[in-house]
Amino acid sequence: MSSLDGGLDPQDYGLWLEPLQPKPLRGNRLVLLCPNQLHLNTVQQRFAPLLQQHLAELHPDLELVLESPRPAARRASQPPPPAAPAPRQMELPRMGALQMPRLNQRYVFDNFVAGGGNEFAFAAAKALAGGGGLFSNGLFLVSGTGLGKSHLTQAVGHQILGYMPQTRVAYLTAEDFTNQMIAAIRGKRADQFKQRFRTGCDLLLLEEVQFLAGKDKTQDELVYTLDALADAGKRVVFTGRMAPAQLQGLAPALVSRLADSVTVGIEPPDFATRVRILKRQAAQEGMAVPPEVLEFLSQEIPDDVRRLRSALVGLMARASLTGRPLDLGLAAEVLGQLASRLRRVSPAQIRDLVATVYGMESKLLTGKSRKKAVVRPRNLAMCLCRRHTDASFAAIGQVFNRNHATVMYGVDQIERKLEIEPKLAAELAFLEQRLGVSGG
Ligand SMILES: Nc1ncnc2c1ncn2[C@@H]1O[C@H](COP(=O)(O)OP(=O)(O)OP(=O)(O)O)[C@@H](O)[C@H]1O
Repeated sequence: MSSLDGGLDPQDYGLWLEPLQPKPLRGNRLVLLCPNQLHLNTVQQRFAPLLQQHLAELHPDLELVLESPRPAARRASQPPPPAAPAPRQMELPRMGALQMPRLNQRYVFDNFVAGGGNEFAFAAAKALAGGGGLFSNGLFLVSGTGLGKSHLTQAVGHQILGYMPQTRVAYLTAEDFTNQMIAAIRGKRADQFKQRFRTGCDLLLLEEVQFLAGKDKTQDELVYTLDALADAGKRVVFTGRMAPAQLQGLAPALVSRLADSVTVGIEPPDFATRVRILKRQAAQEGMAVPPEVLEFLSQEIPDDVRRLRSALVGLMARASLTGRPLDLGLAAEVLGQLASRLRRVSPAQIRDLVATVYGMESKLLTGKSRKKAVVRPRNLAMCLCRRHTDASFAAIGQVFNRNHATVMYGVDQIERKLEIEPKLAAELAFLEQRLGVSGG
């Protein structure tokens, strides 16, 4: 487990991964024991793919299983249960098992709270799944991070599988599609790959289409695939950070196929909807959370449902592990650090500091230059604004003289490259240190 430390937010590592206890190996099953059910749910939702990937790299032959402790022993006066209870465990899908779509069981329509900001997307996804009212076989969901694109996409898959279990569903990201295509070509299985998507699939759920930018061969293959699916009347859901026409680096042929779908944006949910999301979550975890705490969290975290939900999970865990009451005091304490950090620097300060560090004038960052030597610091600065201020993409855009979609794209470019370019990560860390916001 310690080999994961350093790659993760230290708070996340300490709170969620450090407490996991490996049990003695049973065959090829590596069982990690979580302290309680709440912990299990969180690790399953947030960290399972990372753990799986890590294990697959170190020990590809091992299967990962997460467990929480067995229910507490009954009192002597109670009759024994009919059979020894099976440990409550969630089997994780094996790496590389591609036959069944790997859908998150929680991502169903019933668990999605529809309201101001996401109502239309919810209705459109339901219409596509239910087969009526969308007037198209394709849906393209567009939003920033953590607003429900994956949830709604997978809900379409669940619903269709619910009434047509034989449906062949392909659920994957554009990156997976690209990697699978490359592997198939290398392994001389290109025809198999083509058939799998063109004729072997009834429902295609393709996430993060922006990844295809500049990947001409993959785009060509996807165009053929989409034509074959359209001819056969199959349904398709795409997700992306921007609408098809705004995505840079896509061939006109692909943009035109994507634009055949109904494009729907998901905006951050309004305050009342955020409170309802938290209320539902608390009820599902069986925790009584005072309304003022739910309102406080909803006020503090307005534009990312993933962060909103994980703040509540963090609070519930802290209360249940420390025995402290789950009240406004605890909530303010947990969020206080974050909030003060968010308000300490402004986008303009970040822009000017980055310009100074790179030895250029700020107006170069706000100007038209597309030279690499300017684009990189500009994107880094926009990424820092996103991470360390609460400014929206549009507000950051004003500071850099760019529109909201360009900022989104620039930030996305950096976030993607960070994982594969240690030099870039070091540059970002250095800038954070200069800004006085490192460690968060
Ligand atoms: N309206 C909602 N009701 C309930 N849960 C929601 C809602 N919107 C988002 N969520 C939850 O927020 C989390 C993030 O959602 P999801 O992963 O679908 O976002 P996303 O837009 O795909 O993000 P990303 O672009 O970062 O992949 C999930 O746990 C999801 O269930």
